[in-house]
Parts: sequence; structure tokens; C-alpha cells
Amino acid sequence: MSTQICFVMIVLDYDKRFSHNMDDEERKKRYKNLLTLLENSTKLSHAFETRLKKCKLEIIKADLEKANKVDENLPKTIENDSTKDSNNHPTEENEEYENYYLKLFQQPKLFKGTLKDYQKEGLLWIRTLFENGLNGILADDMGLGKTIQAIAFYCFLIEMGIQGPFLVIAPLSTIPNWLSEFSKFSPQLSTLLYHGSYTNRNEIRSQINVKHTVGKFDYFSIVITTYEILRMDTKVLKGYDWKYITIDEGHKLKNSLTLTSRCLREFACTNKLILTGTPIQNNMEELWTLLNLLIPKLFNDIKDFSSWFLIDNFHGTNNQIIDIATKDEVLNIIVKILKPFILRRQKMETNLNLPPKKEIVIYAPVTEQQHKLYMATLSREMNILLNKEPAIDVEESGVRAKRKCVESIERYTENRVIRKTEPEHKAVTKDKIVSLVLLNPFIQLKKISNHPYLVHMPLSPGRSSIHVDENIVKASGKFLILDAMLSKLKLLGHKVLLFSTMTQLLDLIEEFLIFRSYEYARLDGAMNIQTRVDAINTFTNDPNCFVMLISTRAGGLGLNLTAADTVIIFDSDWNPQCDLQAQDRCHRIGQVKPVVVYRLCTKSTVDEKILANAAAKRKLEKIVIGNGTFNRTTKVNLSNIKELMNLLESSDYDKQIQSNGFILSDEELDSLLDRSDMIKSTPKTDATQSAKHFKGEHNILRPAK
Ligand SMILES: Nc1ncnc2c1ncn2[C@@H]1O[C@H](COP(=O)(O)OP(=O)(O)OP(=O)(O)O)[C@@H](O)[C@H]1O
Repeated sequence: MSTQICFVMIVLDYDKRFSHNMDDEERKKRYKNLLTLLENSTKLSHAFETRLKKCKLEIIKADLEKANKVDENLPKTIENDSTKDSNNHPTEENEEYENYYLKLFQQPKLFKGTLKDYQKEGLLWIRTLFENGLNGILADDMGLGKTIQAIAFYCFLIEMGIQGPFLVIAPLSTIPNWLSEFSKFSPQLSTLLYHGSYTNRNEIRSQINVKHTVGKFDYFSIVITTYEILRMDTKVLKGYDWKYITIDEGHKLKNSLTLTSRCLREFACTNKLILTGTPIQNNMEELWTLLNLLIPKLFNDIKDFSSWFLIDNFHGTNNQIIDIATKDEVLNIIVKILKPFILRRQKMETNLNLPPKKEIVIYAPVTEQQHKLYMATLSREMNILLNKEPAIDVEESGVRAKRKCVESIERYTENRVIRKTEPEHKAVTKDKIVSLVLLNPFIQLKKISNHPYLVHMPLSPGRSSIHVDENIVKASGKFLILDAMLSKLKLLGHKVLLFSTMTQLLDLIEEFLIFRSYEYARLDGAMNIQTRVDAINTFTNDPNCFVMLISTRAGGLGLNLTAADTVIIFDSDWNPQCDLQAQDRCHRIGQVKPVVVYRLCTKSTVDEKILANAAAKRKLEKIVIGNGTFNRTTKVNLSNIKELMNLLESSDYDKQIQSNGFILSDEELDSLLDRSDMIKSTPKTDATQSAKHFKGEHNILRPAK
């Protein structure tokens, strides 16, 4: 049965089930759209896959020829394509035939590195879309070199005589990385950072249309700017005739109503590439937003998309989710439609041989102070919360309350929900400050689960700064665990990335690190580009710099921090993709040691709720893009119940550990920090390149003898 007939049958079935929600006209229109999408997508997928197979075959042949072992049995072609090529490409009877496909797979000369094979495939994919007048989402796992593939594509464009101007839009935190990757991998190309004050930007603009020459090619600088500047300067920037726009960390566009999405829509440039390691963050609408921006003709109606895709609620049981996902095979069809426009390779599918990574959840105990504040928040006992009752004063646990939390809650937090919420109660006394967020008790509970000082901060006598002594550790279960872990991690020579969603908490951890005399660097949203670069350089190059404190939202994107081999997620983000972004800062190309991610969670508190919510949210990503859905080798069948169940049941963590008391025993600590299981399985770091990569597949392509 042809795909189309099969599809029509599915559609008819679908028609019956959902007819009650739509009028006839509307329904017909949507099915027609879906049909057209599927048809176009299938053609495009086929075109790319055929091209890729031919390239691979020619590489193998060239490789074998070089080794003087030409195999007579090798087929001349792998597809029974006609000798005519509608795109005017050389055909197999043409002498240039082999060279053509070999060249297709060569990296541009202006690119001064060595692309890995999967990156060459990526380049070919971007090129195939471009040559078909289409755009796409390069969604490779974080750290596989999306930046490099985009840079190589700019090199390719310039070598093709396309002069630009070209634009890269990226979050501020990834700008230093773009600049350094351009200068490392295409040092001959000129880039222009479009950033700074109004006057600065005015000056920079005069250089956008200045031509440069490299070899025999003329081109304009590659302009690099941030989302923020794009929003501020849309009017002027849309006036340029951009030939290619790359949007880094595209998941930040979130929905079509965001200012950045709307600004981007005003740009005339049709050729765009979105880079994101986490294409599905919360729901399918976000993915649609990206596709609508890139291919508005195909993905033009959000209602279509949401009417086909009915499984955005992932809080049901796995069986319920599977029921919805397999009904009408809609999921399978949607995936086929999306396939040509999304390329995603996961680390384990590449031949990079990255060292292993494991993730351990550590359940921290609740201290007495935390418990009292937590219970008081739940029952809204104002006396206790306002610290009018000596029983919960920090002095109770032996701490002499002394110092002051200077800043108000709003300044500290990056969570939008919190930012909007004014603290309902705030009282500063001689020796402490009490800050309560009673309008949203959930936030207050989250703070208490992390550290009670976020609610009750002791002040230094006569000074407006926090008082730090042993109690900064004793007051919080997570700090007790952190303290024990850090001293051993330091002894063992590890370097640590420590993430938190709250900058107020980072302040507190910073006080603790100073108290314990650990050297550290810090990266948060309030820092400018240069301070960020300095912090990254210090952490990377100074062997004594032990910890890098990073705010999850501001510093989790696009950074390369492979000097660390340990990640501590002090408090989890509501969006699990943010934590995944965070941990992949050090599990990426360049990492030579096994990586362990420790996620701290305070037992029996909202922390557990956040983790459960994160697990539910990841189900969407698991079944839509999990297990190689958008690579070019796996043939996933998302109507297969068993496959779906396996995906849904796959655990997000390798191990869960619960501390039995307030102090970790030596054995507990040793078992927590033990990496011997990983060292044994650490693969060689030198990945084998070139055509050897394809030889496994070569056997599959060979006709049976
Ligand atoms: N072919 C290559 N040769 C040498 N280094 C490489 C190559 N490809 C990638 N790298 C290095 O690997 C690291 C990760 O690459 P990059 O930052 O581009 O990943 P990414 O996929 O964009 O990650 P993220 O999603 O986190 O932004 C960088 O340090 C980069 O220089």
C-alpha cells in the first residue's frame, strides 16, 4: 500500500473521531494541509537520504581505491536513479560523477578545522535544504558542534560566491563562544559584533556593508548580535538584505507572540537556520513556532498543528499517554512530516567516544530550622514566620544571629514568577532580616528547602551583611551534603560546575565558598560579556579555581566548560531542558574525563514535586524526539506500543541516593563519589574519522553475493 493511500485511510479514520470539533470546510482544509505536508516532506527526506548515501558510497570507494583494493562487486550506484538528474547534477555516466559526490562531502576550504563525519553530514543537510529554498532546525545534542556546522556553512556560502551580508543571532551568554569559534575555525573570515551602546551600534552599522576579500571571494562581515539588540534595532536591521540568518538557541523563541519571533518575521531573508539542542521544551506549540518562522508556507496554521497533535498533557500514566499517542497514528505522521526539517544526532550515535556521564539524585535531609519554617509556611503561622518566636531563631541551633540580607527578594531571583511577586512581609531588625513571599507560598517553600537563610537571614552585628559561620552549613540539609562532597571532590582533584536557579542562593553559596576558602568563579545574568569571558577563562585556566557558580537560566546555554568533570545541580529548574542544557556544559567535545552530575533534592518538600514535574515534562520530548527520531539512520515507528513504553519508562537518572542522617558516613560519601565503574568503560578519546565511519553501513549497502 502506498504511503499516500495508507495516509488517506488514517485521515478518514481521524476524520470520524474528531469531526465533532470542526465544521466540514475547516476539517477538509486541515486534512488537505496535512496531506500536502506529508507529500512534500517525504520527497525532501528522500532527496537528502539519496544524496547522503551516494556521498558515503563514493567515499568508501575512494578509500578502498586508495588502499588499492577496489572491490569489483561494489555497485556503481545504490539507488536505481535514472542517468538524468533534474537538478542538472552530473549523472553516474558522467566522468565527474564520482568527484561530484566526493566533493559534496568535502568541507569548505575556508574552514580551518576537521569536521567530524556526522558534522559533514549536517553540512550536507543544511546545504540540501538551502538548495531547495528551505530552512531547518539543527537540533543535535548539546556539545556536538552545531556552532561549527553553522560556521562551516557560512564558509561554504562564501566559497559559492554568496557575499552576504550574513547574520547570527544568539543569547548574550553564547556570544563569546561564537566569536572564539569563528576566529578558531575560520580565522580568515571577518566577523562583526553588533552590540554595545546606541552610539557604538551606530558606528558598527557603518561597517556592515563594507566588503572584504578572502582568496578570490568578496563578502561582507558576518554580523553577530544578541536577541536583545535584535529587538531594540529591528527597524534598522530589517533594512539589510541578509542572505542567511542563523538563530542560536532557537528554543528561546518559545511562542510566535514573543517580541523576538515577531521581529524576526519582519526580516525579508528567507534563508534561516535554527540551532537548538532542546527543540521541545514544554509543548509542541513551541516546535511549531520554530517551523512557522522557518517554513511559513508549510507550517502556517497553529490550529492545524494542535488539532493533529493531541498529546501535550503528559501528567497521565504512561498507558494513557500511549493510548493517545498511538491513536490514529497521528504521532507517526507528524514525525514523518517534520523529519526533513529537523536534524538531531545524539551523542551516543556519533563516533566521538565521549567519556561516560552519569546522573545521581541525592536526597538531602531537612534540618530542624527548615522543618519549622516549612510547616509554619504551610499553616501560615505568622508569628513563627516573622521570627517573633525564639524557638526558630537561628540562635537556637547555636548560631549567633548577626547579619543582614541586604537586598530584597525580587532582585535576587531570575524566575519570572517570583520576580512578579512582591514579598508580602519583610522585616529588618537589628540582627536579622525576614523576607516572606506569602502571596506565593510555593516559592517560599522552595527557598526554605534550599536554605532557611533565604527567608531568615542573620546579620553581622552593626553591619549590613550576612553573618557567616558553621551555621550556614548546619541550617540546610543541602549545604550539609554540599560541604561534605566539596571537601572530597577537591581532594580528588575534580572541578565543579554548580548551578542554581536563584541568584540569591548563589550569593549564599558564594559566602559559603569564601568561608571554606575555596576559589571560585561566577557567571550570572547581571554580568556583561567581558566579565563572563574573564570568569570562563579563570575557571578554565586556573587550576586552583575549583568551583564555577552559574545561574541555570543565564549561564546554562552554549558555554564550553570542559575543565569541569562534575556538575552539581543545587536546585532543579521547572523546565527540565534547562537542567539538561546546564549539565551538557562539560559533557561535550573536549571532555576527556567521565562526568558525574549530582542533583540535590530535599526530601519530602516541594523539591520532590519539581523533580516529578520535570519527569512528566520530559515524556513529550522522549516520545517525539527520543531514540533517534530525527537522525538519518534510525527508522522509528512511533505507533509501536512497546517502543513507546520503553521510551517513557527510561529513567532520567542512573542512581538515587538518600542520606540516612545529617552527616554522610565515609562509606556513603565514597560510594557517592566513586567513578571506578565509569573509568573502566571510558572509551579512547581519539575518535576514528574518515570513511571508516561508514564501513558498517557499507556492508549493508552491498548486494548479497
Ligand atoms: N570538528 C571539531 N573539531 C574540533 N573541535 C570541535 C569540533 N566540533 C566541535 N568542537 C568543539 O566542541 C565543543 C562543542 O561545540 P559547540 O559549542 O559548537 O556545540 P553545540 O552543539 O553548539 O552545543 P550547545 O548546544 O551546548 O550550544 C566546542 O568547544 C567546539 O570547539
